Amino acid sequence: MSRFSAITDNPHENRFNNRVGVLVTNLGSPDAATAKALRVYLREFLSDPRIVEIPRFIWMLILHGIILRVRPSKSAKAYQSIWTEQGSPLIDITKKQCQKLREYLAKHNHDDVEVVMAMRYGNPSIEAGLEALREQGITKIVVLPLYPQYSSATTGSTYDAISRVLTKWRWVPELHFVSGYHGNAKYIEALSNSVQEYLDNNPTPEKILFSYHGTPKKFLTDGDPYHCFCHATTNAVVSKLGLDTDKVMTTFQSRFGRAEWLKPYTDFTLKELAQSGTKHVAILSPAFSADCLETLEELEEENREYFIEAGGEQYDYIPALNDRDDHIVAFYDILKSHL
Ligand SMILES: C=CC1=C(C)c2cc3[nH]c(cc4nc(cc5[nH]c(cc1n2)c(C)c5CCC(=O)O)C(CCC(=O)O)=C4C)c(C)c3C=C
Ligand SMILES: [Fe+2]
Ligand SMILES: [Fe+2]
Repeated sequence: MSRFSAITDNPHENRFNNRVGVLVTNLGSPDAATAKALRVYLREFLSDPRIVEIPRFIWMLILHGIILRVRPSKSAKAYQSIWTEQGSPLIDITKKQCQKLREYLAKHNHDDVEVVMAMRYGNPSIEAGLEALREQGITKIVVLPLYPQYSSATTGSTYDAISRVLTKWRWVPELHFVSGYHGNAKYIEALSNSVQEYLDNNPTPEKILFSYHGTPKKFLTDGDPYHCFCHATTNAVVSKLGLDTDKVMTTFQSRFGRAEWLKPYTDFTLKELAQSGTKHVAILSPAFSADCLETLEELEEENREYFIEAGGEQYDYIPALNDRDDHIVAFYDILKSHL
């Protein structure tokens, strides 16, 4: 058997073509909202050296000795609260985004572009996604990780997974990799539209929180640009909508472990705001291109409770951009120079 894999039937005939394949990726979810499925998912996720950067040997002892014994059942309960008949919201929404992107491409003279979805952890895997494109004879691939703000932990890790698969291929495709799009005008427009629609239909909140998924603070001091890209995203929306900067805050959520993460923390901020008399907040989470556990459970349920218990009265979550039409337009705008 050859060390490198390839499609070997009719290699000189027109099985290979000039079509472009788009691999749309996101983080991924467990296969089911059960402790068993979560153990499998969290083992893959938390073994990624881009996610946890502490020395391997020590981390493997902690991961296998403690975390994978305790966390799966706790996380399974959280997933159960957001699971639907379609399964994981993140995966279901990504499927819808891909379908709408296909339709949009077809309407704009790109009906030959193949769009395939893949997840960094769990299923459908990056390997299966790349394989599906190769099977169709596609030799030019654009990878679009749906993380607007680049981070080593997310986009960087997706790149690792793609290259790991391609090291096993005989014919490495022409590869385009979207490293981030927080500065894309159409993305900022879609995000701004979502905020403006909220403002048009609700009493004006006293504060608007832009709450991004956090990372350990050390990622920032070691050179990860994510923190700056989050602030740049907030600033772009603030200036596009002419929002009062005193009413807007950028915060970070979803801490994991004991180390210091990016601050200010969303949950602490909400408690402090409520305790100091703020009654009405709106919150959005621009790092998530699709609603997922971190928005539907952590923001919609857990953080709402913190705010209300501390004396707040109205807590409005502005949904992720999901399959909004203007979000799909942004995807097209990001992709078009690669097609
Ligand atoms: C352990 C460290 C983690 C880092 C660093 C991290 C960065 C990071 N994650 C996202 C996006 C998502 N994370 C999601 C879930 C999730 N994240 C972590 C840990 C880290 N994330 C865990 C352990 C989990 C799983 C759930 C749990 O057990 O708490 C999700 C949701 C997935 C879903 O199925 O809905 C997303 C999306 C970003 C953008 C990011 C850094 C920039
Ligand atoms: Fe995460
Ligand atoms: Fe910064």
